[in-house]
Amino acid sequence: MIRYDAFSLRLSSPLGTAAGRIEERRGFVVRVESDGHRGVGEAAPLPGWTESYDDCEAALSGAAGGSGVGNSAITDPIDRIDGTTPAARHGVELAWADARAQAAGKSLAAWLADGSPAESVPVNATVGDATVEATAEATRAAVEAGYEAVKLKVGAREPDADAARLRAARDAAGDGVALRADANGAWDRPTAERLIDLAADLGFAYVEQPRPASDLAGNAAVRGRGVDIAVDESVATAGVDATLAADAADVVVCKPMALGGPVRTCELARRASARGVDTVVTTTIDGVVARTGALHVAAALSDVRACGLATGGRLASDLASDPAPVDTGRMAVPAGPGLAGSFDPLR
Ligand SMILES: O=C(O)CCC(=O)c1ccccc1C(=O)O
Ligand SMILES: [Mg+2]
Repeated sequence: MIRYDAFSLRLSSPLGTAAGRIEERRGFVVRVESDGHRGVGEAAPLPGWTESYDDCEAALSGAAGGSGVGNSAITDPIDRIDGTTPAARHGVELAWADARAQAAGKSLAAWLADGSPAESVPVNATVGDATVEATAEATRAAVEAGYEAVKLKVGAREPDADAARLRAARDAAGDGVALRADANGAWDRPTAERLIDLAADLGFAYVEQPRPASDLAGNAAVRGRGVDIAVDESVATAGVDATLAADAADVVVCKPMALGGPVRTCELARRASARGVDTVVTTTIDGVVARTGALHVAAALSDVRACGLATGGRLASDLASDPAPVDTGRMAVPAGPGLAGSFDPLR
């Protein structure tokens, strides 16, 4: 049995990026029943990253029409959703994995992990595009709240302005904090080189997607300048294998919503680890079901750096109460079976 119900969540704190402002998230809560266990998932398409809302709904409708979710293997319904609709696949795969982990009496993280999962995951604060002063203020507030990693969205304004923001963030954060800058593919080669060199001087931990997603060689070419390069859009569009083959990154950013689900994300992240490439797991500013799923994925993996999961605070309202609020820059993984959120009233 698969059911899906539409939702729409407004952001109280919209996220400004080089690729536009995210102000609202629409999607579907997905419910499956497998061997008497009720699993919950979430399909929240984000155009530019996944299929459109309409294509997501069509894929869910196709999956729901079939015979039901299998028991020990990913069967029919999930397989009927192809790689062109990763958010729909994520919703069904997450719900199925939640039910199977419950059946195994394990947390989703333990069910996904090779060995013992982490009990908590360090997370970064996310600072959207903003003025120099507002960037410094948001960075200071994040450090005061206990975050040891802060990611700045860059690439939406002139390079000089972003350069001033990088400096202001380092001044506000002090030395011990891991700073990151995410250009969402907006920079041309000279701008990328200039701002990457500045980020290296300022001791940033990495620069994310400096060059466009499809330009794997362009991202590879700006590695080795004294700061790590992470890719995100490249992983979502070209795939992990092509990214690794092109030596395009020191770090791969994995968004379960854009990669088609928690199981698939773990497989891809392990392939990166095997090549010595670290992983960061992030949301696409998801509701609580997908956010909690991404937390379990992060906890199941080794070689993860602070993850981009601290995004629930941007939502004006959520699908259900949060089983894993951020505390002092970390999120504790709920320990009960499956996703382990009561997610009242969703289950
Ligand atoms: O990684 C984070 O800190 C939060 C997630 C985030 O930045 C994001 C959210 C939605 C869409 C794209 C992105 C991105 O990392 O580029
Ligand atoms: Mg990114």
